[in-house]
Amino acid sequence: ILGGYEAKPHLKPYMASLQLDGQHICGGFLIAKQWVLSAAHCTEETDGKMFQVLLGAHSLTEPEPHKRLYRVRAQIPHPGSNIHNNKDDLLLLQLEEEAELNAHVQVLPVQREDRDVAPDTVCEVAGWGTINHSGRRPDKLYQLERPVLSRDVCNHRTRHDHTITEKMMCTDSRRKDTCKGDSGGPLVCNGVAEGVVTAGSRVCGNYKKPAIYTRIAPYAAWIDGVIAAGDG
Ligand SMILES: CC(C)CC(=O)Nc1cccc(-c2cccc(CN)c2)c1
Repeated sequence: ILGGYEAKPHLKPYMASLQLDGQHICGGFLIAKQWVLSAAHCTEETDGKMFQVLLGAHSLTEPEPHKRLYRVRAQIPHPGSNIHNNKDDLLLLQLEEEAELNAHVQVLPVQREDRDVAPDTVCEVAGWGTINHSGRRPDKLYQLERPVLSRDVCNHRTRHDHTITEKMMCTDSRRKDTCKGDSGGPLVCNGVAEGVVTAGSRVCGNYKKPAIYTRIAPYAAWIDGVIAAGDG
């Protein structure tokens, strides 16, 4: 998160850190007791290894009540996701057991109505992604409020040049932006998850490259189908 600030501890009890060998790789968030939603591109550099999911955390390293690392039973990328573009950039992770819900671990409701969030709506995004242009990685969760950018502006030739589909949305990226390691985290508008951070053009803080999110509502049926099948 560039240009943001340290979140109040445990006010985002749905936040997850996807880790490999104890290192934070991507964000994610709890959408059901045994399920975390994140971004498919986060598996690009995992070399087939399974993530572990840290829930209930504010600091990545300090001991905290209710902080717990979960093993993952299954990682299910959306079938349309690929490394060449940002399409269908979603990843469902089934935890090896149901998360224990408490003050620091809670499920975040996701948007199911497929209607664009109005431009200029102020939403919030959080993550343990890099906090400066030197790539400094924070120990604590950071957050940022950002206004939604209309798809027309985001698709302008000088911005993302017509690559933003109706299953994506954008926020302004002038100085304050998402960055490496924030992928997979939720864009929360009025307490509901509307989008999932995607890396897009993998630049940060440049107003010519607005932040891109996979909208969740268009994928509600896919998510429900995977959870129903996975829960057996
Ligand atoms: C395996 C993955 C972690 C590789 C990866 O995603 N790299 C990477 C590098 C630079 C910027 C970003 C990035 C993320 C989220 C939002 C944005 C754009 N605001 C950029 C992402």
